[in-house]
Amino acid sequence: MTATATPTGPLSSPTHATHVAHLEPVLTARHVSIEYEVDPPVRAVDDVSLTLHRGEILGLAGESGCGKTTLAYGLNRLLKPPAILRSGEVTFHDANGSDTDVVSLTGDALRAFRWDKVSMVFQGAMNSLNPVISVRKQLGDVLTTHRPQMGRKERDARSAELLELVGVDPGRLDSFAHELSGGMRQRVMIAMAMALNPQVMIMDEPTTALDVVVQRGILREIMRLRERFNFAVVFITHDLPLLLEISDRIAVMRTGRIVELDTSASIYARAQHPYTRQLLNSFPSLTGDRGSFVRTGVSQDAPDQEAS
Ligand SMILES: Nc1ncnc2c1ncn2[C@@H]1O[C@H](COP(=O)(O)OP(=O)(O)OP(=O)(O)O)[C@@H](O)[C@H]1O
Repeated sequence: MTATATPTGPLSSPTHATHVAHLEPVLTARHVSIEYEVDPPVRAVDDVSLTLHRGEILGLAGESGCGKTTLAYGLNRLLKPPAILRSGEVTFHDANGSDTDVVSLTGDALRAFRWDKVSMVFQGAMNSLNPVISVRKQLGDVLTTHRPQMGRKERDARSAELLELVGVDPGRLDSFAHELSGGMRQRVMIAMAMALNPQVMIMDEPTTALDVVVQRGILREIMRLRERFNFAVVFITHDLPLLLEISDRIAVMRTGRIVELDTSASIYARAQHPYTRQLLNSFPSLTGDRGSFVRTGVSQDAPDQEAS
């Protein structure tokens, strides 16, 4: 499979072209426009083209209301009325060599695609664990639905393994949401999203509601897991400095369009679009060792610091 050139539109540097030249695409969006059919209609995503590459972390930045979540839902076929995909193509390039036209998927094929190939950690996910069902049952349900051939023992073993992967003591399998801290709940949601070994994970503001120490622990975990399993991540947040730390590339979105798409290094060193520069300047400080803090993972804020 050959890498598709990033289409014209957003500002990019020559470094970006070199960076993506040899990468393999895993998800491609072409000219995607999404509207909310309200009166008057809201064009939340306007002619967006984007290529996500295998194993990369692509940050999607932009202020509240610019269309990040709507685009993410469009990529994963999660749009519900009044949202409608007006035009465009979304193609998933499976590691097995086949391409899937995501827009035309229906029924079982769509359900399988959603958690198996592309999974999502939703905005406010840590509050979306079912309060009356144990962690074991919630992880087990994903496996029962998508891997019906798995026996109970195997499901339990996989659930314990998943918790371990995200830094939660498997002893927590029988806990309920209210017995877990916010950070632990968020880690469980990430475990759920990883349950079927997806090739893409879309994370919508996964750490926004958490305090900085817990947030950092989770970000490092995501980066480690990505290294290990080579899934690609679309990481959505309004926090551009945070994206500079964790992303390989960043797409800056404004009023439904991607205005700049570049490597994090280029955006940090010489953002081209005035809006990107405005976003960078709207955060208090980009100096200090915040970047190396997450990337090196030297300081170990163990998940147990998040105990409830
Ligand atoms: N159900 C809806 N009906 C009408 N308009 C909507 C609906 N949901 C979102 N919108 C509009 O679509 C645009 C994009 O919203 P979206 O939630 O995708 O932005 P966002 O960048 O993810 O914002 P946030 O960070 O606040 O979640 C906004 O103008 C929003 O008001």
